[in-house]
Amino acid sequence: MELAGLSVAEAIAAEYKPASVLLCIGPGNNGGDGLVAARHLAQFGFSPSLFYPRQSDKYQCLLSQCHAFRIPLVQDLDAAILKSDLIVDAIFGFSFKGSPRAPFDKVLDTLRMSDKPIVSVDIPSGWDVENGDSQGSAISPDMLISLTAPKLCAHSFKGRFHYLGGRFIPPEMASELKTPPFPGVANCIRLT
Ligand SMILES: NC(=O)C1=CN([C@@H]2O[C@H](COP(=O)(O)OP(=O)(O)OC[C@H]3O[C@@H](n4cnc5c(N)ncnc54)[C@H](OP(=O)(O)O)[C@@H]3O)[C@@H](O)[C@H]2O)[C@H](O)CC1
Repeated sequence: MELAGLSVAEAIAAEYKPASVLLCIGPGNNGGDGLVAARHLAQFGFSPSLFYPRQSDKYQCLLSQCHAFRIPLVQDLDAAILKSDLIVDAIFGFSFKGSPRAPFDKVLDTLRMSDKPIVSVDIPSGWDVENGDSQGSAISPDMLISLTAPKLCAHSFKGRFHYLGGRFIPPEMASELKTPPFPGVANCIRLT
């Protein structure tokens, strides 16, 4: 969780100038990654805020850390999107199944209609982990940060930046990787 969230923040900092960033947080571990990323983005000079409609007891500690960094929770998604330069989609990862249930059905519709760049954590929310956006109704992110390894659905990704983050690569293997020299970016590599 911590390394995944840090690598999300590093990938964002590598490609976007510090700005106001709205993190949409889901109810599972993908949302946990987003809460960690929010804290690191605040340390990297961004102005994060959280839209967290179905809070999980499991991540109260991560939310408390965000409170400690004075990262505000917002209730009105439309108004928050208008005020933000960038949106992080940390709603669903690889356990998303079926059609989005309330309140996430409306959340995903709102994100899809937004003209702000979207960064998706691990999997664009609403996509099937293997078949991608099979219903053609989900979001099209500008950046995808695959965690640990790209999932099959990454073949359908058409955005500008694809990063591999949350590297759980044993040190003895890391030296075999031909990673681009990213000064200061320790936990993620740019794939495209
Ligand atoms: N698991 C790992 O090894 C790691 C995962 N990481 C990150 O976590 C996600 C996968 O996390 P997981 O909690 O398994 O799943 P999600 O966060 O994707 O979503 C689970 C919650 O979403 C709800 N859900 C599922 N489908 C729907 C739907 N159609 N509509 C509404 N809500 C939905 C689900 O609710 P249930 O009631 O069905 O349980 C869950 O609440 C992975 O992608 C990574 O981002 C870590 O990074 C590291 C290790």
